Amino acid sequence: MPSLGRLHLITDTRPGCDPLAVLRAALPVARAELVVQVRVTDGTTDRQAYDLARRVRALCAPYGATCLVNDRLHVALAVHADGGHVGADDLPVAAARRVLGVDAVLGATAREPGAAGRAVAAGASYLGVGPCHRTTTKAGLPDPIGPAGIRAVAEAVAVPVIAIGGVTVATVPALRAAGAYGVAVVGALSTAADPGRATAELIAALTC
Ligand SMILES: Cc1ncc(COP(=O)(O)OP(=O)(O)O)c(N)n1
Ligand SMILES: Cc1nc(C(=O)O)sc1CCOP(=O)(O)O
Ligand SMILES: [Mg+2]
Repeated sequence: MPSLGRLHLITDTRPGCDPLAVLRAALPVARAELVVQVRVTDGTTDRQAYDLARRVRALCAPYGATCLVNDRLHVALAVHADGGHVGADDLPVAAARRVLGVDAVLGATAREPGAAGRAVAAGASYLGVGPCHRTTTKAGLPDPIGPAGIRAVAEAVAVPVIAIGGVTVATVPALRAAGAYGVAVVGALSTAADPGRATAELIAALTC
């Protein structure tokens, strides 16, 4: 399995957003360091999710970027994505691993060391850990865990920890110092005035 990219771009499909435009700006900058997670709103049909994921995968391929699908693993399989990401309301990690197969990239959400260890034992190849900071992108999240929460998980597992939730270029150094391998962002790229430049800044902060 190739090494995991450090910058995870999660598609922003809220009204008024153009996730493919953001992706087109990010790809030439981040290239194989980019992991794109296709995440759609609950009201999105499977057909719409499939169409988006198929386009994302096609855009990623020439750059060696990784394409994952959030929650809907049948869509991941249908578009030949590199893998998927699951959380507490999705298929259990072991079931997701059976669906995707041994070679797939499989991310799992874990907010504390106990859950992190169980997810890795069940077959997760990386962990999404957060929310690190306050975010307006997703409602209903627990309180932020900050760099200390990232450190607690990173010290407990041997797979890459991807910090998520309110991540900006300014917060990357402290998250890396706490043991994060990479970060996952929605707003830091989808609301950027210049997503290509924002990608370059995040990549510089993640690879220096
Ligand atoms: C990298 C990464 N980390 C965490 C999540 C959150 O997944 P989940 O808890 O299943 O919530 P939804 O994204 O499905 O609303 C993620 N998507 N990516
Ligand atoms: C989809 C998601 N999951 C989170 C979690 O903590 O599980 S935080 C989050 C949204 C991240 O968006 P932004 O980068 O704009 O804060
Ligand atoms: Mg989920």
